[in-house]
Amino acid sequence: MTNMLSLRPGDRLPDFALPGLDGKLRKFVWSFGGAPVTLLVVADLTALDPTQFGDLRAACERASTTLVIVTGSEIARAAPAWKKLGAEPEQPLLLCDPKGQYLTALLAQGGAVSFGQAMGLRQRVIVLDPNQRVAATFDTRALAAATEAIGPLADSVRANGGADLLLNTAMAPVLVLPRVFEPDFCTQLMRLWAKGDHKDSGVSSRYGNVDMAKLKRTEDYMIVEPMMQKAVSDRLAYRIGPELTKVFAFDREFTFDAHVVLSYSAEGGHFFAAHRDNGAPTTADRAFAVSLNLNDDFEGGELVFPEYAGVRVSPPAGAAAVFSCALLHAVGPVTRGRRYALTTFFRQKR
Ligand SMILES: O=C(O)CCC(=O)C(=O)O
Ligand SMILES: [Fe+2]
Repeated sequence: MTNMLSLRPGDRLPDFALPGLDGKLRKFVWSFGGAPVTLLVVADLTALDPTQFGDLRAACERASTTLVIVTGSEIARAAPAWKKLGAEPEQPLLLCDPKGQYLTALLAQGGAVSFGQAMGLRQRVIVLDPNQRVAATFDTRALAAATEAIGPLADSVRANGGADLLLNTAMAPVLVLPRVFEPDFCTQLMRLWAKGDHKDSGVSSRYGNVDMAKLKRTEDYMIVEPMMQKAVSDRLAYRIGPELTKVFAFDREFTFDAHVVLSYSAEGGHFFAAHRDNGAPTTADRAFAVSLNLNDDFEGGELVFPEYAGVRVSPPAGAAAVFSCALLHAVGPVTRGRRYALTTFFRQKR
Protein backbone atom coordinates (compact mmCIF):
# COMPACT_ATOMS: atom_id res chain seq x y z
CA MET A 1 0.00 0.00 0.00
CA THR A 2 1.47 3.36 -0.97
CA ASN A 3 0.75 6.91 0.12
CA MET A 4 -1.22 7.34 -3.09
CA LEU A 5 -3.94 4.95 -2.01
CA SER A 6 -7.21 5.72 -3.78
CA LEU A 7 -10.23 5.63 -1.48
CA ARG A 8 -12.98 6.71 -3.83
CA PRO A 9 -16.24 4.77 -3.55
CA GLY A 10 -15.91 1.59 -5.59
CA ASP A 11 -12.11 1.34 -5.25
CA ARG A 12 -10.76 -1.80 -3.68
CA LEU A 13 -8.70 -1.36 -0.54
CA PRO A 14 -5.52 -3.43 -0.89
CA ASP A 15 -4.98 -6.02 1.80
CA PHE A 16 -2.53 -5.42 4.65
CA ALA A 17 -1.31 -7.30 7.72
CA LEU A 18 -0.71 -5.83 11.19
CA PRO A 19 -0.36 -7.22 14.73
CA GLY A 20 -3.26 -7.24 17.18
CA LEU A 21 -2.88 -6.64 20.92
CA ASP A 22 -1.39 -10.14 21.29
CA GLY A 23 1.39 -9.24 18.84
CA LYS A 24 0.19 -11.78 16.26
CA LEU A 25 -0.17 -10.64 12.66
CA ARG A 26 -3.60 -10.53 11.16
CA LYS A 27 -4.56 -9.90 7.56
CA PHE A 28 -7.27 -7.33 7.06
CA VAL A 29 -9.05 -9.64 4.58
CA TRP A 30 -9.70 -12.07 7.47
CA SER A 31 -12.26 -9.58 8.79
CA PHE A 32 -14.46 -10.12 5.75
CA GLY A 33 -17.04 -12.82 6.42
CA GLY A 34 -19.87 -11.72 4.16
CA ALA A 35 -20.84 -8.48 5.89
CA PRO A 36 -19.70 -4.90 5.23
CA VAL A 37 -16.70 -3.80 7.30
CA THR A 38 -16.31 -0.49 9.11
CA LEU A 39 -12.65 0.44 9.40
CA LEU A 40 -11.83 3.10 11.99
CA VAL A 41 -8.35 4.52 11.47
CA VAL A 42 -7.05 6.53 14.40
CA ALA A 43 -3.55 7.96 14.77
CA ASP A 44 -3.62 8.04 18.58
CA LEU A 45 -5.88 5.62 20.40
CA THR A 46 -5.79 7.64 23.64
CA ALA A 47 -7.37 10.57 21.75
CA LEU A 48 -10.49 8.57 20.93
CA ASP A 49 -13.65 9.82 22.62
CA PRO A 50 -15.12 6.88 24.62
CA THR A 51 -18.74 7.97 24.11
CA GLN A 52 -18.35 8.44 20.39
CA PHE A 53 -16.51 5.15 20.13
CA GLY A 54 -19.27 3.38 22.06
CA ASP A 55 -21.90 4.92 19.79
CA LEU A 56 -20.03 3.80 16.67
CA ARG A 57 -19.68 0.27 18.05
CA ALA A 58 -23.38 0.07 18.80
CA ALA A 59 -24.32 1.45 15.38
CA CYS A 60 -22.04 -1.06 13.63
CA GLU A 61 -23.63 -3.87 15.59
CA ARG A 62 -27.14 -2.70 14.71
CA ALA A 63 -26.12 -2.42 11.05
CA SER A 64 -24.54 -5.91 11.11
CA THR A 65 -21.16 -4.65 10.00
CA THR A 66 -17.82 -5.82 11.34
CA LEU A 67 -15.82 -3.11 13.09
CA VAL A 68 -12.01 -3.06 12.79
CA ILE A 69 -9.72 -0.41 14.27
CA VAL A 70 -6.24 0.46 13.03
CA THR A 71 -4.19 2.72 15.27
CA GLY A 72 -0.77 4.33 15.15
CA SER A 73 -0.28 3.62 18.84
CA GLU A 74 2.18 0.98 19.99
CA ILE A 75 0.74 -2.19 21.53
CA ALA A 76 2.04 -1.29 25.02
CA ARG A 77 0.33 2.11 24.85
CA ALA A 78 -2.75 0.86 23.05
CA ALA A 79 -3.59 -1.88 25.59
CA PRO A 80 -4.54 0.40 28.53
CA ALA A 81 -6.33 2.87 26.22
CA TRP A 82 -8.29 -0.03 24.75
CA LYS A 83 -9.42 -1.10 28.22
CA LYS A 84 -10.52 2.44 29.02
CA LEU A 85 -12.64 2.44 25.90
CA GLY A 86 -14.47 -0.56 27.32
CA ALA A 87 -13.43 -2.92 24.54
CA GLU A 88 -12.43 -6.56 24.94
CA PRO A 89 -9.07 -7.87 23.70
CA GLU A 90 -10.47 -9.26 20.43
CA GLN A 91 -13.84 -7.57 20.21
CA PRO A 92 -13.71 -5.52 18.11
CA LEU A 93 -10.41 -6.25 16.40
CA LEU A 94 -7.64 -3.72 17.08
CA LEU A 95 -4.57 -3.63 14.84
CA CYS A 96 -1.47 -1.62 15.76
CA ASP A 97 0.70 0.22 13.24
CA PRO A 98 3.15 2.37 15.23
CA LYS A 99 5.54 2.63 12.28
CA GLY A 100 2.78 4.03 10.09
CA GLN A 101 3.31 1.35 7.42
CA TYR A 102 -0.30 1.65 6.28
CA LEU A 103 -1.69 4.29 8.61
CA THR A 104 -0.09 7.17 6.70
CA ALA A 105 -1.75 6.09 3.47
CA LEU A 106 -5.06 5.34 5.19
CA LEU A 107 -5.14 8.85 6.68
CA ALA A 108 -3.73 10.73 3.68
CA GLN A 109 -5.93 13.43 2.22
CA GLY A 110 -7.45 13.43 -1.26
CA GLY A 111 -4.68 12.12 -3.48
CA ALA A 112 -2.10 14.53 -2.03
CA VAL A 113 1.38 13.12 -1.60
CA SER A 114 1.84 12.96 2.12
CA PHE A 115 5.14 13.29 3.89
CA GLY A 116 4.27 11.63 7.15
CA GLN A 117 1.35 11.77 9.49
CA ALA A 118 1.47 15.53 10.06
CA MET A 119 -0.19 16.21 6.74
CA GLY A 120 -2.85 13.55 7.07
CA LEU A 121 -5.99 13.28 9.16
CA ARG A 122 -5.97 12.05 12.77
CA GLN A 123 -9.11 9.96 12.41
CA ARG A 124 -11.03 8.54 9.48
CA VAL A 125 -13.79 5.96 9.08
CA ILE A 126 -13.85 3.89 5.90
CA VAL A 127 -16.90 1.73 5.24
CA LEU A 128 -16.26 -1.20 2.90
CA ASP A 129 -18.64 -3.50 1.09
CA PRO A 130 -18.37 -7.27 1.68
CA ASN A 131 -15.86 -7.40 -1.19
CA GLN A 132 -13.36 -4.99 0.38
CA ARG A 133 -14.40 -2.10 -1.85
CA VAL A 134 -14.89 1.40 -0.47
CA ALA A 135 -18.54 2.35 0.09
CA ALA A 136 -17.81 5.72 1.73
CA THR A 137 -15.21 7.53 3.80
CA PHE A 138 -15.84 9.91 6.70
CA ASP A 139 -13.13 12.50 7.29
CA THR A 140 -14.76 15.26 9.32
CA ARG A 141 -16.54 14.39 12.56
CA ALA A 142 -15.55 10.92 11.41
CA LEU A 143 -17.07 8.83 14.21
CA ALA A 144 -20.28 10.80 14.61
CA ALA A 145 -20.90 11.04 10.87
CA ALA A 146 -20.25 7.32 10.36
CA THR A 147 -22.50 6.44 13.31
CA GLU A 148 -25.34 8.38 11.69
CA ALA A 149 -24.89 6.99 8.19
CA ILE A 150 -23.85 3.39 8.73
CA GLY A 151 -27.31 1.76 8.75
CA PRO A 152 -28.58 2.76 5.28
CA LEU A 153 -25.05 2.84 3.90
CA ALA A 154 -24.36 -0.77 4.88
CA ASP A 155 -27.71 -1.85 3.45
CA SER A 156 -26.91 -0.17 0.13
CA VAL A 157 -23.75 -2.25 -0.36
CA ARG A 158 -24.74 -5.54 1.24
CA ALA A 159 -24.07 -8.43 -1.13
CA ASN A 160 -27.27 -10.42 -0.63
CA GLY A 161 -29.32 -9.34 -3.65
CA GLY A 162 -29.14 -12.83 -5.10
CA ALA A 163 -30.17 -14.68 -1.96
CA ASP A 164 -33.54 -15.67 -3.42
CA LEU A 165 -32.02 -16.86 -6.66
CA LEU A 166 -31.40 -20.58 -6.89
CA LEU A 167 -29.44 -21.46 -10.01
CA ASN A 168 -30.10 -24.88 -11.41
CA THR A 169 -28.59 -24.40 -14.85
CA ALA A 170 -25.07 -23.88 -16.09
CA MET A 171 -23.84 -20.46 -15.02
CA ALA A 172 -21.91 -18.32 -17.48
CA PRO A 173 -18.61 -17.29 -15.90
CA VAL A 174 -19.48 -13.62 -15.88
CA LEU A 175 -18.45 -11.32 -13.10
CA VAL A 176 -21.08 -8.67 -12.37
CA LEU A 177 -19.51 -5.93 -10.31
CA PRO A 178 -21.72 -3.18 -8.87
CA ARG A 179 -20.76 0.49 -8.49
CA VAL A 180 -17.97 0.70 -11.04
CA PHE A 181 -19.33 4.00 -12.43
CA GLU A 182 -21.10 6.59 -10.27
CA PRO A 183 -24.59 7.72 -11.46
CA ASP A 184 -23.21 11.17 -12.41
CA PHE A 185 -20.44 9.62 -14.44
CA CYS A 186 -22.95 7.44 -16.34
CA THR A 187 -24.91 10.60 -17.16
CA GLN A 188 -21.76 12.36 -18.38
CA LEU A 189 -21.00 9.48 -20.73
CA MET A 190 -24.52 9.45 -22.16
CA ARG A 191 -24.24 13.22 -22.74
CA LEU A 192 -20.97 12.68 -24.53
CA TRP A 193 -22.67 10.12 -26.76
CA ALA A 194 -25.51 12.58 -27.50
CA LYS A 195 -23.10 15.38 -28.39
CA GLY A 196 -20.79 13.21 -30.44
CA ASP A 197 -20.88 11.79 -33.88
CA HIS A 198 -22.48 8.41 -33.32
CA LYS A 199 -22.92 6.43 -36.44
CA ASP A 200 -24.56 3.15 -37.27
CA SER A 201 -21.33 1.25 -37.36
CA GLY A 202 -21.19 -1.35 -40.09
CA VAL A 203 -17.50 -1.97 -40.38
CA SER A 204 -15.19 -1.48 -37.48
CA SER A 205 -11.51 -2.06 -37.00
CA ARG A 206 -12.42 -2.68 -33.39
CA TYR A 207 -13.97 -5.95 -34.48
CA GLY A 208 -11.15 -6.97 -36.80
CA ASN A 209 -12.29 -5.14 -39.94
CA VAL A 210 -14.79 -7.79 -40.89
CA ASP A 211 -18.06 -6.75 -42.43
CA MET A 212 -20.23 -6.36 -39.40
CA ALA A 213 -23.50 -5.48 -41.12
CA LYS A 214 -25.09 -8.84 -40.45
CA LEU A 215 -23.59 -9.14 -37.03
CA LYS A 216 -24.15 -5.77 -35.47
CA ARG A 217 -26.23 -2.67 -35.75
CA THR A 218 -25.69 -0.11 -33.01
CA GLU A 219 -24.98 3.60 -32.72
CA ASP A 220 -21.48 4.02 -31.37
CA TYR A 221 -19.48 6.87 -29.98
CA MET A 222 -15.78 6.22 -29.51
CA ILE A 223 -14.46 8.31 -26.62
CA VAL A 224 -11.67 10.56 -27.90
CA GLU A 225 -11.54 13.15 -25.11
CA PRO A 226 -8.30 12.40 -23.19
CA MET A 227 -9.80 13.41 -19.80
CA MET A 228 -12.75 11.09 -20.28
CA GLN A 229 -10.55 8.28 -21.55
CA LYS A 230 -8.51 8.57 -18.37
CA ALA A 231 -11.59 8.85 -16.16
CA VAL A 232 -12.89 5.58 -17.64
CA SER A 233 -9.53 3.79 -17.54
CA ASP A 234 -8.87 4.79 -13.91
CA ARG A 235 -12.19 3.46 -12.73
CA LEU A 236 -11.76 0.20 -14.61
CA ALA A 237 -8.18 -0.25 -13.42
CA TYR A 238 -8.91 0.44 -9.73
CA ARG A 239 -12.27 -1.29 -9.54
CA ILE A 240 -12.16 -4.17 -12.00
CA GLY A 241 -8.38 -4.77 -12.15
CA PRO A 242 -8.09 -6.26 -8.64
CA GLU A 243 -11.13 -8.47 -9.31
CA LEU A 244 -9.44 -10.01 -12.36
CA THR A 245 -6.60 -11.12 -10.10
CA LYS A 246 -8.92 -12.37 -7.39
CA VAL A 247 -11.56 -14.10 -9.51
CA PHE A 248 -9.69 -15.19 -12.63
CA ALA A 249 -6.07 -15.34 -11.33
CA PHE A 250 -5.17 -12.77 -13.99
CA ASP A 251 -2.23 -10.74 -12.73
CA ARG A 252 -0.69 -9.68 -16.03
CA GLU A 253 -0.05 -6.09 -16.96
CA PHE A 254 -2.87 -4.74 -19.09
CA THR A 255 -3.89 -1.89 -21.36
CA PHE A 256 -7.30 -0.99 -22.73
CA ASP A 257 -8.91 -0.93 -26.15
CA ALA A 258 -10.68 2.22 -27.19
CA HIS A 259 -13.62 2.94 -24.87
CA VAL A 260 -16.86 3.01 -26.83
CA VAL A 261 -20.38 3.95 -25.81
CA LEU A 262 -22.76 1.65 -27.68
CA SER A 263 -26.41 2.50 -27.96
CA TYR A 264 -29.25 0.20 -28.93
CA SER A 265 -32.75 1.56 -29.49
CA ALA A 266 -35.98 -0.37 -29.82
CA GLU A 267 -37.13 1.69 -32.80
CA GLY A 268 -33.76 1.43 -34.58
CA GLY A 269 -33.91 -2.36 -34.42
CA HIS A 270 -30.41 -2.36 -33.00
CA PHE A 271 -28.74 -5.64 -32.12
CA PHE A 272 -25.46 -7.45 -31.67
CA ALA A 273 -25.52 -11.09 -32.74
CA ALA A 274 -23.46 -13.89 -31.18
CA HIS A 275 -19.72 -13.36 -31.43
CA ARG A 276 -16.43 -13.70 -29.58
CA ASP A 277 -14.28 -10.66 -28.93
CA ASN A 278 -10.84 -12.13 -29.60
CA GLY A 279 -11.34 -13.88 -32.94
CA ALA A 280 -9.15 -11.76 -35.24
CA PRO A 281 -5.35 -11.54 -35.26
CA THR A 282 -5.66 -7.88 -34.24
CA THR A 283 -7.83 -8.78 -31.25
CA ALA A 284 -6.10 -11.96 -30.10
CA ASP A 285 -4.48 -10.20 -27.13
CA ARG A 286 -7.83 -9.23 -25.68
CA ALA A 287 -8.32 -10.95 -22.35
CA PHE A 288 -11.52 -9.62 -20.78
CA ALA A 289 -14.53 -7.78 -22.14
CA VAL A 290 -16.31 -5.10 -20.12
CA SER A 291 -19.96 -4.27 -20.77
CA LEU A 292 -21.23 -1.57 -18.44
CA ASN A 293 -24.83 -0.41 -18.59
CA LEU A 294 -25.06 3.37 -18.22
CA ASN A 295 -28.84 3.41 -17.78
CA ASP A 296 -31.61 1.04 -16.81
CA ASP A 297 -34.77 2.67 -18.18
CA PHE A 298 -35.17 0.24 -21.05
CA GLU A 299 -36.37 -3.32 -21.56
CA GLY A 300 -34.56 -6.19 -23.26
CA GLY A 301 -30.96 -5.62 -24.30
CA GLU A 302 -29.59 -8.36 -22.05
CA LEU A 303 -26.24 -9.99 -22.59
CA VAL A 304 -26.79 -13.61 -23.60
CA PHE A 305 -24.27 -16.44 -23.26
CA PRO A 306 -25.39 -19.25 -25.59
CA GLU A 307 -22.65 -21.67 -24.50
CA TYR A 308 -23.87 -21.58 -20.92
CA ALA A 309 -27.53 -22.45 -21.02
CA GLY A 310 -28.46 -19.12 -22.62
CA VAL A 311 -28.03 -17.31 -19.33
CA ARG A 312 -29.14 -13.67 -19.68
CA VAL A 313 -27.35 -10.97 -17.77
CA SER A 314 -28.66 -7.45 -17.24
CA PRO A 315 -26.59 -5.55 -14.66
CA PRO A 316 -28.01 -2.42 -13.03
CA ALA A 317 -26.78 0.99 -14.20
CA GLY A 318 -23.18 1.61 -13.18
CA ALA A 319 -22.40 -2.10 -12.76
CA ALA A 320 -19.99 -3.88 -15.07
CA ALA A 321 -20.32 -7.32 -16.62
CA VAL A 322 -16.80 -8.70 -17.10
CA PHE A 323 -16.09 -11.92 -18.97
CA SER A 324 -13.41 -13.71 -20.95
CA CYS A 325 -13.14 -12.51 -24.55
CA ALA A 326 -13.29 -16.14 -25.64
CA LEU A 327 -16.92 -16.53 -24.52
CA LEU A 328 -19.66 -16.49 -27.15
CA HIS A 329 -22.10 -13.69 -26.38
CA ALA A 330 -24.85 -11.64 -27.97
CA VAL A 331 -27.05 -8.71 -27.01
CA GLY A 332 -30.76 -9.40 -27.22
CA PRO A 333 -33.08 -6.84 -28.83
CA VAL A 334 -34.08 -3.79 -26.83
CA THR A 335 -37.87 -3.93 -26.71
CA ARG A 336 -38.54 -0.56 -25.07
CA GLY A 337 -36.49 2.61 -24.88
CA ARG A 338 -32.77 2.92 -25.50
CA ARG A 339 -29.87 1.16 -23.88
CA TYR A 340 -26.45 2.79 -23.45
CA ALA A 341 -23.45 0.66 -22.59
CA LEU A 342 -19.80 1.46 -22.19
CA THR A 343 -17.75 -1.33 -23.70
CA THR A 344 -14.04 -1.91 -23.73
CA PHE A 345 -11.48 -4.68 -23.35
CA PHE A 346 -8.60 -5.45 -21.04
CA ARG A 347 -5.67 -6.37 -23.31
CA GLN A 348 -2.61 -8.26 -22.14
CA LYS A 349 0.53 -6.20 -22.49
CA ARG A 350 3.13 -7.94 -24.57
O1 LIG B 1 -23.54 -4.13 -25.75
C1 LIG B 1 -22.88 -4.85 -25.01
O2 LIG B 1 -23.07 -4.86 -23.80
C2 LIG B 1 -21.80 -5.77 -25.52
C3 LIG B 1 -21.12 -5.27 -26.71
C4 LIG B 1 -20.15 -6.27 -27.24
O3 LIG B 1 -20.35 -7.45 -27.16
C5 LIG B 1 -18.90 -5.80 -27.85
O4 LIG B 1 -18.69 -4.58 -27.91
O5 LIG B 1 -18.11 -6.64 -28.29
FE1 LIG C 1 -18.58 -8.51 -27.66
